[in-house]
Amino acid sequence: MTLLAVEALAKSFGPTKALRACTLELRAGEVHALMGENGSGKSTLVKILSGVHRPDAGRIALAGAAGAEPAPVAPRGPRAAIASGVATVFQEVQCVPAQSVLENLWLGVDGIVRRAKGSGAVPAGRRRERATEVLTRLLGACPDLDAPAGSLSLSERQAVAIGRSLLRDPRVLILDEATSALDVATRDRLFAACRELTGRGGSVLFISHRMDEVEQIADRVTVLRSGESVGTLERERADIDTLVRLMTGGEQLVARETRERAEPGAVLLAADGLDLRAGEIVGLAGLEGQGQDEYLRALRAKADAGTRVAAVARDRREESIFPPLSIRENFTAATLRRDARAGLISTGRARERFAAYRERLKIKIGRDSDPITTLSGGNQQKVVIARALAGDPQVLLLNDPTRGIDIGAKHDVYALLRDLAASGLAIVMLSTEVDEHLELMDRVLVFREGAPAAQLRRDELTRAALVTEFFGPAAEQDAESGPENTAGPQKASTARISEPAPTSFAARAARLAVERTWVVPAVLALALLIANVAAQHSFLEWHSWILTFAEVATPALAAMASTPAILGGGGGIDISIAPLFVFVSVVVEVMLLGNGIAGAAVVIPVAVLVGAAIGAVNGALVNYGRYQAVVATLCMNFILSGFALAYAPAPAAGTTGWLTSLGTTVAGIPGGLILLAVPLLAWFGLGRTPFVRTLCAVGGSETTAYTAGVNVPAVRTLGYALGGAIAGLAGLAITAQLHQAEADTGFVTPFILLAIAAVALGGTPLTGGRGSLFGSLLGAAVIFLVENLLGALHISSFWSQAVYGATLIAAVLFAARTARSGRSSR
Ligand SMILES: Nc1ncnc2c1ncn2[C@@H]1O[C@H](COP(=O)(O)OP(=O)(O)OP(=O)(O)O)[C@@H](O)[C@H]1O
Repeated sequence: MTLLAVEALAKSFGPTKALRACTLELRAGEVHALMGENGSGKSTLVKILSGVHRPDAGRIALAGAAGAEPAPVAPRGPRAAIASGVATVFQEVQCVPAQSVLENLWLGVDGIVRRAKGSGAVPAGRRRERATEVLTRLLGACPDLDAPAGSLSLSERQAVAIGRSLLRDPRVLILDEATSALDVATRDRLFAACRELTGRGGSVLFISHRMDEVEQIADRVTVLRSGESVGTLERERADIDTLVRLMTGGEQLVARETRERAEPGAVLLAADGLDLRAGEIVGLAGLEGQGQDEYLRALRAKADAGTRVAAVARDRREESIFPPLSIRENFTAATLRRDARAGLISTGRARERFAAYRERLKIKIGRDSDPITTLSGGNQQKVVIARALAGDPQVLLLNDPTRGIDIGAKHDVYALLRDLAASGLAIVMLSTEVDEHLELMDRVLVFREGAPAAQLRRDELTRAALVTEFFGPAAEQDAESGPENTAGPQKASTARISEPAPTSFAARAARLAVERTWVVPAVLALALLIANVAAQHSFLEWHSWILTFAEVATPALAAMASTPAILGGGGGIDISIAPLFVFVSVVVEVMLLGNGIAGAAVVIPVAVLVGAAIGAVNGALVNYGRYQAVVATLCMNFILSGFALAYAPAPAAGTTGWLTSLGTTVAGIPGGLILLAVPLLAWFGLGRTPFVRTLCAVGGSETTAYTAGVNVPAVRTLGYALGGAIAGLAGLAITAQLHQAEADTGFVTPFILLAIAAVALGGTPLTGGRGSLFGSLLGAAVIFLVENLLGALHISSFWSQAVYGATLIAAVLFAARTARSGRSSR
């Protein structure tokens, strides 16, 4: 029975025809492999099926859940595709690094403020249990579900992304080169999960450039060439030569090397178990997380100062490419000096240099000035390799460099590496592909438990010998049962599972500071509070607390109001917050109090709603209108300032009983404290819904959130509206404090900068993704306390600006350090 049918699908990006006529039939119960050269359109097809792209022409039909005949579908976004039963694991590892493994697994399942309900929904109490089941199944053991996903290895993060798809119980699972980041044991467990899915009548669309994987798992294979499907074969007929012929339209693979290899030259790099000689290609192998990654990273530092070393990192998106730059700029990034003529960069020269590598590595591009992100994954990888080679290195360190490169191109890369080695280059290459070691390496170091445990010379290299060494001597007997059994014995198949929780006090404190962004500003605020009390004992008296809260309420609310837009990431910022609260204060003074409307039950909701509405307009302009946040909110800044000045050209005075109390005390509680508590409580309440988590996920990785089914523009717009509502409260706070509305720009402008400084001090990076309203409140408190302390010490207020500038730098440096240490624990 056909589960999914694709007919004559076409898609162009400008002049590039990514898909021309793609036809494919996915049967219930089968694993269907899709193969093709880099750039042949596989990922484009996947993105259409998963709702990321809309096709220009063609038809997709999907069978109904109850086994009904396929009916036409046109998924309008990932959420719709997932709801129809199609779940996708994309080529690039999709995780939100700052969020926990558990949050990553369930990302996108809930609505924006309501948890998923209904028959298929998993209740909150069962989510941890289901997450443990899925990850244990994929990884052999479950990592700490509360650890940030960024602290996991690449393979574990990919398992989390796969787990996210499996938790949706899909009928069609699409794996777009999802295995390329997995170690062999995890891959085999994934294959078992795929078989279980097909056994239940589902199907898997499996994309891989690895022939051994296709042979192991696929029932049928469809080949794409230049965006067209050129044939579907049963697995038995899909041998490597036939596939390559179909993929290339007739070309043969580069012949396997037969010539004798030259004797290696002098030692260029000495390290534990490795005396790397000129002309050698040394492989690093082993199960994921056995120390080979760290070993390769450390090699760079071990080279003598005079030795030219170049490296290609494993995680293309995070560590190798510069997404905003063009293909050519990505290539020249490390060797820009070579293109200088009379001190200026010559584009012609850069182009010429790139053209040579483009031909040598068969990089398929339109124009070299296009952004690198428009290239297919494999072609991006070739540009990265070209960049490393352009530095004319003596030692080349490669971390799984052929990940995502098609079979034909892979053999071109092998041929290139052999030529380079023959000309004296020394190469160390970590590879997760057994065949690659057999084909290419002069010797292979196999890693177990953090160190090289065995070395196999070229004449000893066989598939069985290598896999046996992966698992250690105890595995020998099991491995003899056959080379397919790459997962090895069960007891050895549990690769290292993430870092254990830190135990020393310092390590625990560092982890707390990374996970709870408000800890550092809280410590700073407490220290400053003590200093203030020491410098000015009257600071502790009750009446000065009332004044302090009244004074700090407006800047602290402005800081909190600025936070949600920043948290949502994507350059989100609202610099109209200060004019907005001034505008609200004008509305309160001139339009309400001035017209005799003074009841708290009217004034407070009007202030909050006006703020929320204007925040929502900002959010809509940025997220639906695609205006840059700074530009949109700057325009709003001018509009609001204009309106405020028009209605209140001079300070407009007035107050009423409850508003006066709000500036002092209400039922004995400082009014400022009440105003500050409202958004904190609202935020706490929202923290019980999916909203806060989802906003941070969008800020942490927009692509991940979007492909997991989150409505990104809606979440971000709601963030702006929430910020606007808090700015409405700030409007009330300033009116309660001053008993007047003042629209003077000299009065407003400092609030804008201070609010953003307070957000940064409060631990929310301006790139978004992590932070809290409470942190911003603390950031504002730090600024206030610095100013107050300098006043108490009779130091000019001019210095206060310099002091909190310096405090900000220290806080930002600290944040960057903790973020780095968080990353390096991966
Ligand atoms: N967003 C985009 N803008 C412009 N061109 C694009 C875009 N996405 C893909 N392309 C182009 O469409 C073609 C097909 O790319 P696609 O990523 O589908 O290839 P692929 O078969 O998945 O390759 P790989 O095996 O390297 O992942 C390529 O020429 C690529 O450069």
